[in-house]
Amino acid sequence: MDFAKSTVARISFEGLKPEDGLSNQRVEIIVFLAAMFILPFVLLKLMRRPKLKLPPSPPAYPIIGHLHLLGKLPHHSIANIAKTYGEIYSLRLGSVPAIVVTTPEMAKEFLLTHDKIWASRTVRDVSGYYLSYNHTGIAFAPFTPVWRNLRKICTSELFTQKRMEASQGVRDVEMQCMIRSILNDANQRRLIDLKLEVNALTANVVTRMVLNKRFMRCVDSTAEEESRAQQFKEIMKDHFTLQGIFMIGDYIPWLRPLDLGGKEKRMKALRKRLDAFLNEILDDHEVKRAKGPIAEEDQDMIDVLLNEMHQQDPNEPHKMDLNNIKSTILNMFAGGTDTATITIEWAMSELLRNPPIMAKLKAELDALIGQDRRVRETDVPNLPYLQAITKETFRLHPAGPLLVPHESTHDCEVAGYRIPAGTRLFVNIYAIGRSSKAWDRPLEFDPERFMTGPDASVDTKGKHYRLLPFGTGRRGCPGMSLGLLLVQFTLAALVHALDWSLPPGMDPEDVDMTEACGLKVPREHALSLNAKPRAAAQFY
Ligand code: HEM
Repeated sequence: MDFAKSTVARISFEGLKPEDGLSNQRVEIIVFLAAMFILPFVLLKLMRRPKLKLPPSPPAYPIIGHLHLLGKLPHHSIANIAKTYGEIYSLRLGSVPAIVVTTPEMAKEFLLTHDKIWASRTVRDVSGYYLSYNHTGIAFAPFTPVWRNLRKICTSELFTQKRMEASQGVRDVEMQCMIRSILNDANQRRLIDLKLEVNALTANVVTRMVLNKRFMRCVDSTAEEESRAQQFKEIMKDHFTLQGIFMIGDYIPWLRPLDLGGKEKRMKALRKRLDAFLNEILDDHEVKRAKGPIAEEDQDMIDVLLNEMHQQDPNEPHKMDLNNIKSTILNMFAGGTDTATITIEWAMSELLRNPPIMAKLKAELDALIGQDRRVRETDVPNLPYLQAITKETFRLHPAGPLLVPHESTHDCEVAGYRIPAGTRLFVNIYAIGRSSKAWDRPLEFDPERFMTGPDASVDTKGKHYRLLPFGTGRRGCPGMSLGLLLVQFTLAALVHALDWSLPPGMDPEDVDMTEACGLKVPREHALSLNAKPRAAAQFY
């Protein structure tokens, strides 16, 4: 080897005098000896370090792993498994590794201490591919710069206090529509299907905020508007059904080509209808944009997202595109309407099962508002018992009992275990809400707990790991303020304007509380009720 030409030689010899070379050599020898001394200690320490393992796990079957343990209501089944395997345990769902946590302390470890590692989502599920534009929308996108950008736009542009205040009129008008529609049925002595009514309200509020259109209860609409509304209702019904459906191919990928039950085929067909529908909406918005700048107060969420897309730096490597926008629109519909409707339905079920609580809420509303005007959104902060009822509903009936599953991007050490990258995380907020370690008399619906005593300071905003209906941290719900307001305002209006009762022959303890299955957990059976107008009903 020609030593003088080697890199090491160049570093050592170039520009140095002979005596510098000597002192350099001495330094190298000292470094070498020191390394020889230290290296064995480092190696020994590494070898002595306990090898971390996965959290405990129930016995698994080949191929399916623990899939058979999930049952019809996974949040119940995995809460039961926790009784044997503790607050953190691992599962293998087919080929998908998963971790389940069921205490506030563990929720904090994952969603606060190690939040960044667990802020991603899976990109393997078939429904996310077809129905969420290959996981490009805010709710199902993995933890990438594009998602971070979408999230930033959401918090700094879409869900600001200013925008919430500007859309107050929309919610007020829609609330009046809902109460009038209920009165219409009540006057004809028809039972009220609460879900139908509330769903029309929440869907109209969200679609008006997202794309400045209402699709439900279109009384004075043209034939074209009516047909679009009908199309929207059908598409969203299929979307909600198929998005939450269990797909065996998500867990055992070699079964995917068989498309058992033809679900993938249905998703493919729905994707086409969805795309055509969303393209029409986006085209309308582009035509409006082309006519000139739109005043800030007149911009809906799609206008804001299109502005952001058109104003991007062309050299930006992680640009937002039309798929990100379409997918995010769908996420807003799915995230915003169902969740609030489910919560309101559960709250009303509890109020009908507990007449003294209903009476106390009515008294609070009458004391603040009286019977000679309608409820306003701005009344909500002055109704502490209403807020306590909402918290108690979220505690016992979280709309998303396992949040939206997170996924890890790196290996993570938690509670003495080592969990590999690519693991799915289920935080069982349903089990936390019903845990006797976290709550006194956990199965009792008792809003008083949030009025006085140690739980009075607990809120739902993500700082109290005992109560996380909106999740928390990087992936926490960006629509929390809107969701909370929708639930509280609607409950207030329903109870203030109407007297509710169960159908003849049914007692409070007969109210069926069976849950339906899915990622979100609504009532299994419709809540059909009698309603009679109170004096304030005339103001709607
Ligand atoms: C009572 C009403 C609501 C409840 C209970 C609720 C609950 C949740 C939960 C549990 C998550 C998942 C958090 C996690 O993965 O850690 C979530 C995410 C999300 N929610 Fe909500 N939500 C509600 C209302 C809304 C509304 C009104 C909107 C918008 C119109 C909305 C939009 C979203 C979006 C876009 C995400 C995904 C965020 C992300 O992955 O970065 N939600 N919500």
